[in-house]
Amino acid sequence: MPHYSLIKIRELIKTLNEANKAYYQENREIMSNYEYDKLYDELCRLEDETGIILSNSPTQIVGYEVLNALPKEAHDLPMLSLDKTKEVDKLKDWLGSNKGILSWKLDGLTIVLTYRNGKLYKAITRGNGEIGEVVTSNAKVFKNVPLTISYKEELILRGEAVIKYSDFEKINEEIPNEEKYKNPRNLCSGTVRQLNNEITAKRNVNFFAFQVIKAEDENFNDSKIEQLKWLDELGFECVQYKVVASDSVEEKVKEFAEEIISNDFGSDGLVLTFDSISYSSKLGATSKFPRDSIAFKWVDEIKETRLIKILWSTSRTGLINPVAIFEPIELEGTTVSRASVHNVSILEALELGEGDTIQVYKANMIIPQVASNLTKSGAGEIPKECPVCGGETTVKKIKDVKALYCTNDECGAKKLKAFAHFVSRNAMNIEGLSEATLEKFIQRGFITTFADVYRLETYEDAIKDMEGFGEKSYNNLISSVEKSRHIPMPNFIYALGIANIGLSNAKLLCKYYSYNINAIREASAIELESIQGFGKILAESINEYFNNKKRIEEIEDLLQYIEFNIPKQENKQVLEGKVFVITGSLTTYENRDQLKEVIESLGGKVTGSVSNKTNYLINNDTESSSSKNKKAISLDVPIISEEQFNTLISESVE
Ligand SMILES: NC(=O)c1ccc[n+]([C@@H]2O[C@H](COP(=O)([O-])OP(=O)(O)OC[C@H]3O[C@@H](n4cnc5c(N)ncnc54)[C@H](O)[C@@H]3O)[C@@H](O)[C@H]2O)c1
Ligand SMILES: [Zn+2]
Repeated sequence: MPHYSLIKIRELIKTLNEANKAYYQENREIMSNYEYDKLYDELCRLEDETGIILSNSPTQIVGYEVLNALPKEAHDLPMLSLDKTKEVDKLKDWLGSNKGILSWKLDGLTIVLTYRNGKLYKAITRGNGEIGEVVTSNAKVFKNVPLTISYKEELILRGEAVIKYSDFEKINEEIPNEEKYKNPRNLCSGTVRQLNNEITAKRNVNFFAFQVIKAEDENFNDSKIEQLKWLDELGFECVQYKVVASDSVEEKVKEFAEEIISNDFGSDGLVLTFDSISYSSKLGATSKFPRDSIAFKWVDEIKETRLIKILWSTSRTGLINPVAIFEPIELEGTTVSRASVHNVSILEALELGEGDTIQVYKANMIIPQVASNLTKSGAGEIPKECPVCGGETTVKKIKDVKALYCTNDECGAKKLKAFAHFVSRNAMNIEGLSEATLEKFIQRGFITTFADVYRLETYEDAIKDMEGFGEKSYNNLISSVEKSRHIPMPNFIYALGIANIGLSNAKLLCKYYSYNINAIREASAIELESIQGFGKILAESINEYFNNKKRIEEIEDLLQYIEFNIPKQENKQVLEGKVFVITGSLTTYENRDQLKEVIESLGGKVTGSVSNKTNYLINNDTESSSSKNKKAISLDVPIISEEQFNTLISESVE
């Protein structure tokens, strides 16, 4: 009969390998990192104690395959994991008398970039360390990756693709409920591995370089710090780092820990590496870790507290999320009293009930999470009624995840949130209608449909009598309501709050239908799906929205108040996304401003100096050796005359 420890080892391997598969292949997390690391440490301990190490143990190999539709490619140099410690003392010992570089361990997706002849040639994800996925077209639309650099030999570097916390919130809002991401890391991983890079482009992926792998003819004085500085000069953004020696490590770790609060990028710890390139390469690697670097993991400050209740919170889309409300505790310097439990499946797994003793920590030192439930009194009841409208709820199960929804179309939460969205800046842009005011207007019955916003004058006296409202604020409100009647169509479509339609999708939609609102309203799902960047879910959600009988009437009602500003030269936006720099004297245009106007009216942009974002430098003296010309030549930016510019636009307009 197998020894108890062996049974436990097998069990841990199975669980961890399942978690790995979800994490690396499917951008999903079936457990928190906290839990994963705890089980992993337990496996290490058991393997140590028994001397039994099974071949499929995740402590030995990265045990998952890369499995999706993206093309694969083997890495020239395997991408290993990092040895880890939670103790500053261990960092000190490890560094010894060497000079070190301490940087954020960014929590995103690692990417290897290769440049040839000064051009971004390919981008590959870390994948399973041996084989990665080719994501070159996605990397080209990262926010800050230079497409062209002045260095012409082969350059290979590694860095982390990450999405900001602040962008994460916004982007997740536009993603269908059943596909929402739990944290910026999942979102980034899902984003970088899109088959359609238009989606990637919209999601603000940042890339921070942390290691040069190949730049053979450069001499860096045997220093990785010099390598990072060199990358910086080439136009890369590097990970933020601090130079350390063993007697300053502790202080620098502290500084990072303080800075993390204001850091908009997730970081699951720090990385310490030797500065010396030659010493690092002499050390080599174990089968799993390089010997020149070590990760420092944040010791999650974890505290026990008592669960007061589960609060169910309904969102604009009708998704009802469980939030754990507990007795306030201090964590990493702030007071915390609530943590999202994400969905019904997680709530059930934690068996959370009122009065339970729970352990709470902050993931990556920022986001409060319930780590475990010590008393497990059993999951309380899932509400049958929406906490806001009392409407019937339903649990839907999609891809193994159960989530709760309000089924009532008239739900107040959906309504308040829908109105708040309707008046928001990128939507109808109506100032003076805060959520609090909207709530009062809804309660008093002043507004039940969007069109009612344009009939608020009916309630003039009642509104002026409301607390906090006077003659002046009333007049301001009415004039900004009036102003909002003239609006570009994409903002209007966005304002309607169709599930999954953000402003950028609304723009694509309007363009596709040449700003014909009726054509948009009548479009079939199949036709909508053929729009570049639109998927089935999006197409169906638009089609469903405009086919609801009650809504058809509401929109008719609303449209009588709206006048669209149709862009004049719509089908002539031939310079869309193109960036120009103008220099020297002009002949066919009166002055630079006039040329600038033409470029902008065709969707292009004019900037003052040549950079790797410039598409054309306009200079009638194409041969001159002005500094702008020189810069353009070094960056491979074409220099064109006014005449060539005119040909360019006349050809493309046809
Ligand atoms: N929740 C889950 O189900 C689950 C499953 C698997 C793994 N995980 C998490 O992932 C961790 C293991 O991940 P791993 O082995 O992929 O990576 P790791 O934690 O060993 O980190 C190594 C990687 O960090 C990256 N990195 C980021 N910033 C860096 C910098 N400044 N310098 C150098 N490298 C930098 C590099 O790509 C490097 O390969 C676990 O500890 C766990 O927290 C969670
Ligand atoms: Zn409801």
